[in-house]
Amino acid sequence: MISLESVSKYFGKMGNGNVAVQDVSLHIERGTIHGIIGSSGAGKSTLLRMMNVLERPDVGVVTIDGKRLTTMTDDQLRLARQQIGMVFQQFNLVHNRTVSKNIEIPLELAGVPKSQRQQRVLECLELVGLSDKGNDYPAQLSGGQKQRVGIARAIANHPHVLLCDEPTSALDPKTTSGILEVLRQINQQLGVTIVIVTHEMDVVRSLCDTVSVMENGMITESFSRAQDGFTTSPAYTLSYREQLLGYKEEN
Ligand SMILES: Nc1ncnc2c1ncn2[C@@H]1O[C@H](COP(=O)(O)OP(=O)(O)OP(=O)(O)O)[C@@H](O)[C@H]1O
Repeated sequence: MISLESVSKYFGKMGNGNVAVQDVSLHIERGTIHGIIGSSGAGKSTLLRMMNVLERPDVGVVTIDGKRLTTMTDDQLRLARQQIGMVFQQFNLVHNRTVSKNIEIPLELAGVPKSQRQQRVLECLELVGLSDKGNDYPAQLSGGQKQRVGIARAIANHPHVLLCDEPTSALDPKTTSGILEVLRQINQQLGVTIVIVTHEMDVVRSLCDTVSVMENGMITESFSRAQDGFTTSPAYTLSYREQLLGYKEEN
């Protein structure tokens, strides 16, 4: 479904030690939720943004749904990105447009006729539990509600893939669990493949089927819920491996 083959990204001159992502290969199965976790500066966001070529890899190949994004022209990429929604930490809403008008933006860009746009906006509002907020402006909403609008906008064009960059990092734990529930629902009901960058182990444990741990621009470890199981130990002093697999292995 999503395939990265030996992708690297350098900022500034190549080979001067300023590598953000180095020689990463990753395959994410259709319909799964994949987490990318790691400390600040590990390269998580850069890796995510290479999946829809918002960051163009300096080296390597990105394929989604069998389409090779890395060799596409800008016009081809714009079309391909309609199948890849994106959710941001700071929501990135347009403040002088209502909630409904925010959700309508990707539909306008995709050339969907106005009558169909309104119907789709209502569906998306319902999906994220904001049916009564369509006429509000972003400033009238809580953080969790703003992120629900961000998610509604990201799924408006029926994408196959949803890329989420720290979607809950600006939110408190209770609001976070509501947002994770919305993402889970989108995955289970609509079959959307989700990739989520986070530094919160609880997000991985509650949501993800598989997870990659990043360090210094590389994937250092990978885990799968089916094979490894994830524990619920909130022992934040432990390594990612210890947090996910528990003490058992160590003792
Ligand atoms: N546009 C850019 N120009 C220069 N360097 C960049 C740029 N974007 C990222 N970097 C560098 O690349 C490395 C990886 O950054 P990235 O944002 O991908 O990490 P991250 O794991 O997502 O970190 P965080 O959790 O803090 O967001 C960092 O050293 C960062 O400073």
